[in-house]
Amino acid sequence: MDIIFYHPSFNSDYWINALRKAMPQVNVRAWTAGDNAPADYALVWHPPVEMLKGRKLKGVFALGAGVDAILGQLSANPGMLADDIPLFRLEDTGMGSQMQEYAVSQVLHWFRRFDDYQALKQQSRWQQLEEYAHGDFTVGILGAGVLGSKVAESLLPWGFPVRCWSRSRKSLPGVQSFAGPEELGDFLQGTRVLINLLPNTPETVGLINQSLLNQLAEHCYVMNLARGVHVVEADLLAALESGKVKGAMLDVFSREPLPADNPLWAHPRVAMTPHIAAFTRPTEAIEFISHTIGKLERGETVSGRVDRVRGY
Ligand SMILES: NC(=O)C1=CN([C@@H]2O[C@H](COP(=O)(O)OP(=O)(O)OC[C@H]3O[C@@H](n4cnc5c(N)ncnc54)[C@H](O)[C@@H]3O)[C@@H](O)[C@H]2O)C=CC1
Ligand SMILES: O=C(O)C(=O)CO
Repeated sequence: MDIIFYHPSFNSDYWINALRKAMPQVNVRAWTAGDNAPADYALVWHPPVEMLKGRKLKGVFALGAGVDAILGQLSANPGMLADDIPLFRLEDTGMGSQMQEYAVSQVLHWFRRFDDYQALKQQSRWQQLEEYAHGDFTVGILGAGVLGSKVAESLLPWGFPVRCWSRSRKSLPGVQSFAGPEELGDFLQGTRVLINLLPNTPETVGLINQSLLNQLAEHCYVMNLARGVHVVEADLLAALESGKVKGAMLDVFSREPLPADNPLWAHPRVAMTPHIAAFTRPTEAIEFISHTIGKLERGETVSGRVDRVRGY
């Protein structure tokens, strides 16, 4: 069996060696321009069109959780990947615990009013503020898939009411589940901290806009861990200005790197990180990929297959 590998920024030698160790019976090679030799599987992130075009592969693995970029490439380049070649993505592979750390630390930061105390410190003011109550700090998670469910689970032990919104109803112990567009309004009402973990699809682009923000609790907080295109930045800035949104923590942006003149940089109540909420971890990713390939080869059912029509 032959596997080709391409990632624009990962250390290919490291990955190839680790893949060979995990699957000693497989020939793994880094794909380079002009390589048209046959392969069974391709492991990719932002692959050049020519790497996949015309290949008869058994499967393609995206080296991340989100497949918006590769699906965008496929629709812009008809014939890049035949419709019957399955596309897989990474499910959790260590990203779940990274998302949990990110979300829990930031929710606690807001809940303990460290943002307010930081602002008081700037004015050299010693002032004790009233405590927030857990019951007034409902956390709502948009997208209750692999990562959203893990984030929901991690917030429960802290005593926050936790709810989620997804396409279909979920049964996560202790988490109130809302489903579909008809229940979005009820989900938003009373949500104090909104965490976004939706995939980027035509249905979710621009979802976090003025109308959605208006339905959240007063003095709410917004955390975007999914994709920048979900948030209408001008609407978020307006909601910050009006005080409806008290603070935002953003990991992803509609343009990355975020241009230097973007007003989010300078906003005192916006914190940000450069798309680092969850990294692809080689050991866990390779374990998932080798396990999935093993099952595919044995004709067994696997998870992680992307629905190319649905978009995630
Ligand atoms: N900032 C970062 O470093 C990272 C960001 N991500 C982002 O996180 C996203 C989520 O990842 P996973 O949890 O693995 O995805 P997933 O596919 O397991 O979960 C997606 C969830 O969104 C829901 N959903 C999708 N479309 C919907 C709609 N129209 N209405 C209501 N609910 C809808 C689904 O029902 C599901 O619950 C990825 O697509 C990626 O964009 C992933 C990894 C790292
Ligand atoms: O895996 C993903 O989708 C990511 O965004 C990683 O940065």
